[in-house]
Amino acid sequence: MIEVIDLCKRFGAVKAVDGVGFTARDGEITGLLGPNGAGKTTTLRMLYTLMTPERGQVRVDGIDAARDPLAVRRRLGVLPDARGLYKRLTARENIDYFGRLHGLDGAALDERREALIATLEMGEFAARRTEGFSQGQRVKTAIARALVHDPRNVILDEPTNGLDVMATRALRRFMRELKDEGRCVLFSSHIMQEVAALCDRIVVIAHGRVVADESPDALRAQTGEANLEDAFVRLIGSAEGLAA
Ligand SMILES: Nc1ncnc2c1ncn2[C@@H]1O[C@H](COP(=O)(O)OP(=O)(O)OP(=O)(O)O)[C@@H](O)[C@H]1O
Repeated sequence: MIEVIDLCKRFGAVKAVDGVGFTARDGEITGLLGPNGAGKTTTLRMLYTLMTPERGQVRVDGIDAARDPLAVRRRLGVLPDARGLYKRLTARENIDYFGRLHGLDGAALDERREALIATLEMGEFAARRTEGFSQGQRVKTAIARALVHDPRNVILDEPTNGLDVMATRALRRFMRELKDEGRCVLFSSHIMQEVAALCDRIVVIAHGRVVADESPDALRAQTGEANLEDAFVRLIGSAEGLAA
């Protein structure tokens, strides 16, 4: 479980995150939805301890990220916005490198790596250096690397960015599997349809603030709109973020 309480972060005059709070529960997919520049990536960066909040608190499985960032990192699997693969290493080597950083080796690492390669259908390219990988191949490798230590909580920053329809569908299936395993899955997106298709809970963020935090059905009911698309437009005050 990930709990975020009153997070704030400024960059000069820009209030990127201005009092964001929400809870992402185990066995659920929570979507952080907002238009470009809303503050999603900045929120997630504070969550996975890459950036220090000016104010507020992050708790992962009850552990305060400011007090024990290492314990929090062990409980998190993160797909960051910059996928950040080592291009001279193969996909397998990228996964192994992270596995070793988490203290895995030998048969345990082999088993976990190969299970992820099978689930994410990476067999065809797992032995290739990641330099020159397509977007989909890069995302899959980065996700496998993020999950090698079997974390209970999974954070994905715009995971389907740049993926084609087939790759997007495969990734959505994979996220549902993570949820069915009882994990807490939190992902960001600026595409309303994507969030509506996947999420148990939608946290809508605009101008650094949470403007709604509901189930898709409750969001429709709350805004009095027949469909989510209209509800989203009303909440953020523009049609930005609606997929074509
Ligand atoms: N390192 C930084 N330095 C200065 N400004 C920043 C920095 N990071 C983010 N910002 C600003 O903070 C605001 C929120 O940015 P953020 O990247 O969190 O938005 P986002 O919701 O993830 O957007 P997108 O969907 O475009 O990725 C924007 O106005 C952005 O320009």
